[in-house]
Amino acid sequence: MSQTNTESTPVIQESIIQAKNIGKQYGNDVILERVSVTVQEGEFITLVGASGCGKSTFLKMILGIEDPSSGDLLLDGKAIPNEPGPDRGIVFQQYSVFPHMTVLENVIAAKGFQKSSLTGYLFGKEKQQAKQEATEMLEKVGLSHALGRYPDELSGGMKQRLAIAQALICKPRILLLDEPFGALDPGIRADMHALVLDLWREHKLTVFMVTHDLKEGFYLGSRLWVFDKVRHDPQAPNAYGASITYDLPLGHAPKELYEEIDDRLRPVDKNTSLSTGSEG
Ligand SMILES: Nc1ncnc2c1ncn2[C@@H]1O[C@H](COP(=O)(O)OP(=O)(O)OP(=O)(O)O)[C@@H](O)[C@H]1O
Repeated sequence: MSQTNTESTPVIQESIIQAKNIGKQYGNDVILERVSVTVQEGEFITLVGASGCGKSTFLKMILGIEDPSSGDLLLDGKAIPNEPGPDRGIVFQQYSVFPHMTVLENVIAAKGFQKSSLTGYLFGKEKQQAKQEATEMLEKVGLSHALGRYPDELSGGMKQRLAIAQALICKPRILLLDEPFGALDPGIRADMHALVLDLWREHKLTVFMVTHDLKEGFYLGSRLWVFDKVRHDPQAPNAYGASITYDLPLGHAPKELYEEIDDRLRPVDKNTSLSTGSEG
């Protein structure tokens, strides 16, 4: 006779990123303070907040090109290495592709820099394999028709697709997106939203995405963070930094919350989108 085990074993989910009371200062300017969060693998975090409040700085700390001034930032429970690694890929708003290389060469080079960080060159079998992987990745991001084109022959949306392919060819676990669609037209942005959501699901990525568009943040994220200052000193505007003032699981977030956050962001950041609803 079979017996059912009614006692459930607790599943301890390892966090991929943990910030323990971190702060960041440049000289006397306090940018971030008291940031404490835990992120599980597979979350899609969107980061919003006023211009200059430290969102990009937070991404740079995860990438490993900036250190926290205080507190601990952990990747898989260990201090984040203070250099970028293949487990973390980034896409910026400004197109960051090599202008003298074709689309295909750009992605092969990104793979090459992962394998051989000095020259980026690959040879023989490795190069053949990289070419095949790059071709497949470019197909996934919808650029298979443009393998031989140079970046200045591409539209803004195509350049961002290329930058995403470059980031993903190294098979990162974490994808950092710093306002990647800020310069794109609304129609193209909608296509890019669909692409990013597909890639997030297919590659089981953990995504951190900075956006100035609250609507985009609500639509794409599984969780949304609002960066804002809790403490202000009018005599010394840089004496205190921003913290995460809202940490919302999305999907079931009520409309009132959207409006509340929109109201908070509006006076300081006029670029923030003011409309509600979802977008495909
Ligand atoms: N290397 C640096 N040295 C000194 N100050 C810096 C440095 N990098 C960033 N800052 C300052 O830190 C603050 C936060 O910058 P950050 O780019 O993180 O803001 P942000 O929230 O991403 O802004 P935006 O939304 O406009 O991109 C800004 O005041 C910026 O001038």
